[in-house]
Amino acid sequence: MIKVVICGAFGRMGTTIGGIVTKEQDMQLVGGVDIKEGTFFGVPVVSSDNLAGFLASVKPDVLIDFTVAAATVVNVPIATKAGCAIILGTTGLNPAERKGIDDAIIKAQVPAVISSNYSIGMNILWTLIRDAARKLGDYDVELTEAHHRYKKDAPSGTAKTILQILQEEIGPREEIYGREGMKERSSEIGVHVIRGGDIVGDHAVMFASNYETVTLSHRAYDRAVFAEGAIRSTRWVVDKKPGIYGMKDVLNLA
Ligand SMILES: NC(=O)C1=CN([C@@H]2O[C@H](COP(=O)(O)OP(=O)(O)OC[C@H]3O[C@@H](n4cnc5c(N)ncnc54)[C@H](OP(=O)(O)O)[C@@H]3O)[C@@H](O)[C@H]2O)C=CC1
Ligand SMILES: O=C(O)C1=N[C@H](C(=O)O)C[C@H](O)C1
Repeated sequence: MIKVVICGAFGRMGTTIGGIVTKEQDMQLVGGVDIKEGTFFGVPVVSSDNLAGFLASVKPDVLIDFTVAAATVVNVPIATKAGCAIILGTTGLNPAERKGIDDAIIKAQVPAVISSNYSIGMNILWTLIRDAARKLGDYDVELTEAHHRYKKDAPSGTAKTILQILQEEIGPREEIYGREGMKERSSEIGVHVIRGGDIVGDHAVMFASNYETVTLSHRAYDRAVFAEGAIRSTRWVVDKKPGIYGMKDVLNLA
């Protein structure tokens, strides 16, 4: 039985993942972490202050984190010290925060999967974008993403991963975040962010030349798609050697 604790228990992703974990035959939801303490799916939810003691008592195999950067940098190192494998989905970490997380995972010698997007489709799209960028590197490139009104970080973690792929293949190019006023387009990547309503997650990359455009896009219809990917990663990570893995390892896309 894989014992799971979910960080961000009362959040959109936390509740979606919690609901799935409780239905999996080989998994046991043993607790949650959030700002307010309480219960979810009949198990205790503790705050960061009580996390170390809680982990020592329930001894989970995996901690799944979908919160905010400020919470991740506190909770994940506590969990790695307790020997938990980590599934990290939180986006919006700055480079120093991300390095702190990587260091904690390596120091504690635990396995971890870190991905800005746990959907299978997006992980496939990343490989298609890389291939298209290699072949259409002289086209103009524009990236758009749209999410629900409550999303705090912008651009999305997924958009940042796409930018990294584009920079690796056709960069270095200046990234222009929105446009206004008088300026001719040059060799750049345009990045455009929409926030509104309950949009689950849309991303598109357009390669444009004089006579054609090629657009590679992905639309998530339900958070279950990310949750299912996190569950798949949880099952995958438990018997892995210490180290930092991505969804491409889980899906064997490397
Ligand atoms: N990698 C992927 O595939 C995906 C990643 N994400 C990312 O996951 C993260 C969460 O998204 P979402 O579920 O929509 O966000 P929510 O705001 O719905 O959930 C986050 C939860 O974490 C809680 N929280 C805040 N601070 C702490 C803390 N110190 N300790 C424990 N819990 C805390 C929040 O409480 P409160 O509301 O009171 O602040 C909230 O309940 C985001 O970074 C998002 O970008 C989302 C979907 C897919
Ligand atoms: O906050 C969200 O909702 C999402 N966040 C992730 C991101 O920032 O890329 C993944 C997905 O797009 C949903």
